[in-house]
Amino acid sequence: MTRQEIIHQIKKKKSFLSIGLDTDINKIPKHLLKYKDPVLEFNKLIIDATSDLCISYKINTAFYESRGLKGWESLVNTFNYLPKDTFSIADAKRGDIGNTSAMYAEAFFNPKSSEMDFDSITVAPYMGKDSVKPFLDFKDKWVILLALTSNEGAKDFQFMANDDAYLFEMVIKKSQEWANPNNLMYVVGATRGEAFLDIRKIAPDHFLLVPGVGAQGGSLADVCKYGLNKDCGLIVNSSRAIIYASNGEDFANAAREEAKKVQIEMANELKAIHF
Ligand SMILES: O=c1ccn([C@@H]2O[C@H](COP(=O)(O)O)[C@@H](O)[C@H]2O)c(=O)[nH]1
Repeated sequence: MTRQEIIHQIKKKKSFLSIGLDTDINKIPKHLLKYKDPVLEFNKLIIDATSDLCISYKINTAFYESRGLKGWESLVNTFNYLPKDTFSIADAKRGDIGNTSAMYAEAFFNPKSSEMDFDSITVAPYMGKDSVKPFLDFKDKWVILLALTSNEGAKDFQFMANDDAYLFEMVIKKSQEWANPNNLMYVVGATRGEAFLDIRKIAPDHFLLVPGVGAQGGSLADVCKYGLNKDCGLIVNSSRAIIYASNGEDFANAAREEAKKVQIEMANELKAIHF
């Protein structure tokens, strides 16, 4: 999906919400366990109930990989159920020496090898240019580079500094030598509201993938105040707060209600940039 298509979907749906399909088989409603693939069944019902309210689905691959072959099947079948007008994110946090990264890229970007054709993948920047480039070599695909993450441990390395900049700022500046706002986004946690101001000084045009609203308590209002740009420039993800809004038979409706609340807040924020 191109940048223009993402912007078009944001305008059409008045939403920049990504719903995280972090589907844990131990947390889904018990009545689904009778199905051959309970995780797939859960995901399908969540997707059916929410696809008009969000522009993206983020699949955190850990929840699938942890279940071995069955989990991988749920992953492939969930990917193939995603509506084509939504931006698909493989939240796999990959990155390795070049030839290995190339294999990771095949796994998520080449449907002939893997039956999956995600629009984007999250990548860890630690190993540098040659670890990121194999993902960028795929036409019309996006790398979403970890920059300033939402977790407590972000402080351990990401706020280390030299005289000029924090490490996460160096990641943002350096990576702009490898790619551009049409194929590169950054992960910035919603728990870092105030940091968006400085990040926008060095990445004014890039889309930011923002996890951390909902269960982690990040503020959507702060993220918007400091992070919105003229093209919106934000894809804000919420996983647990939406998909586990209820653990009863009404779970899909409850997920819709939660997603609707976020979408209404987003529609309001979008008025500020005349979307
Ligand atoms: O900095 C980061 C990077 C990734 N994540 C991922 O986003 C979702 C958040 O889930 P919630 O349930 O909405 O908290 C999850 O897949 C994380 O692995 C993040 O939270 N922070």
